[in-house]
Amino acid sequence: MTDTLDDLDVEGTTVGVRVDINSPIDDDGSLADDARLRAHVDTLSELLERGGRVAVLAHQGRPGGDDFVSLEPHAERLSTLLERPVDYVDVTYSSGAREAVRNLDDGDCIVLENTRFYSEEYMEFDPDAAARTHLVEGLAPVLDAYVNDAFAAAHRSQPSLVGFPSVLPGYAGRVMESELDVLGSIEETPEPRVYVLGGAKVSDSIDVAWSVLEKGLADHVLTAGVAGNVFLTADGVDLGDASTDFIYEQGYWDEIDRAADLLDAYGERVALPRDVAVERDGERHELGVNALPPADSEAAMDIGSSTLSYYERILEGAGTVILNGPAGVFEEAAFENGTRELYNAASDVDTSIVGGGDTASALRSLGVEGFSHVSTGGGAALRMLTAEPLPAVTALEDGPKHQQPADD
Ligand SMILES: Nc1ncnc2c1ncn2[C@@H]1O[C@H](COP(=O)(O)OP(=O)(O)OP(=O)(O)O)[C@@H](O)[C@H]1O
Ligand SMILES: O=C(O)[C@H](O)COP(=O)(O)O
Repeated sequence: MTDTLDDLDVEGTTVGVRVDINSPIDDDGSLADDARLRAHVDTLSELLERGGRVAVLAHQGRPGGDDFVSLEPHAERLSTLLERPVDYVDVTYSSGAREAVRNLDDGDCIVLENTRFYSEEYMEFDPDAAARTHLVEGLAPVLDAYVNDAFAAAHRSQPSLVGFPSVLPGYAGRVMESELDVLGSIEETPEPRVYVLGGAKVSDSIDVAWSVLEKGLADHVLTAGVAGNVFLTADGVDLGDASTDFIYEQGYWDEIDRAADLLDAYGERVALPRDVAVERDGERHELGVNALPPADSEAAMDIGSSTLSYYERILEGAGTVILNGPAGVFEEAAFENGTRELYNAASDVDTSIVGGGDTASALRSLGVEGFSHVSTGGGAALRMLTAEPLPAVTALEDGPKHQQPADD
């Protein structure tokens, strides 16, 4: 178990708070969506109201990406959400950053610059090595405590996630605490347990499917999205050139063999789509798998209605459903039906848990509600849902193993 904010004597304490506010960015560099910032408001407000001195640490994007930008807009938005001034500091661990942290008063909040502007932060380290990085050696001397609220990044073993808790007392923030509560007890959720794996990250879906089937966590795995198309292909269905080329282009050809092996080993627990939707004459048109391949170059863009009825029957008997990834190209009106109806059916299951960035945005845009838990994490949630440890959580649990670096 990790300590939480309930265990931290906050007043007058200078706290480094790692959040995950990695967000979609518009062409002009502004925030396109602030859902992840909103998620951390409770943790930050609580720390500030209890008299903490808060230095926020976070990453945005990956080097080379269009969304690899400064955290200045994030600081501005946090200031609005927290209803108090939040200063942006354009450095992360240099003497200027230390100075800004030393100048904090009780109830003050600053946002330090994107941790990934420093190359160390997109490399993976074990906690001992992470404790010796420039980021941790530079900033830890002016912090009294470290709070990790960045559940969505907890599957990364990067210095801001595993280095600070190696040298400072570490605590889980409120987002981290609630994610760990729900996702950490997956083995105790009611059975039968159904995993719905859709979306486009086929390798991740197949990893999860193997893991939950091998461990006996899943009674059924329902496949949809690109993952469903890969499983159909592995089962010998010819989806036609468009879908097959797409699988090639995405580099998922090897996944067809892995999916076939999984069907050999656990086929009776893996459900495949019975029909798919394609675009014909500008409209949605459904084809049973026996009618495949489709004419011309029609791609399978969604699951069809007989798949939905089949999956809905399985979900009716479920005690727990865990979903990741949309069932089709929900961004196009003609192909949103599978995602909307499948997720609607899943929301009626007693315990319904959803993970994934695009999944959460699909649910918002389709107006589907009523889940027991919508996780802030994609990759991190998936890893927990297979009952695998997360490096950042392990580092918090292990506690400090090294001396706090000295202030200059
Ligand atoms: N049949 C399909 N053909 C092509 N793309 C599809 C199909 N079904 C779903 N998709 C696409 O999958 C994308 C989302 O997949 P993804 O695996 O990234 O989900 P996610 O919820 O964001 O998970 P994570 O947070 O782990 O990334 C959407 O953009 C959607 O259009
Ligand atoms: O968006 C995410 O999944 C997290 O912020 C982690 O980002 P990363 O995949 O770039 O490490």
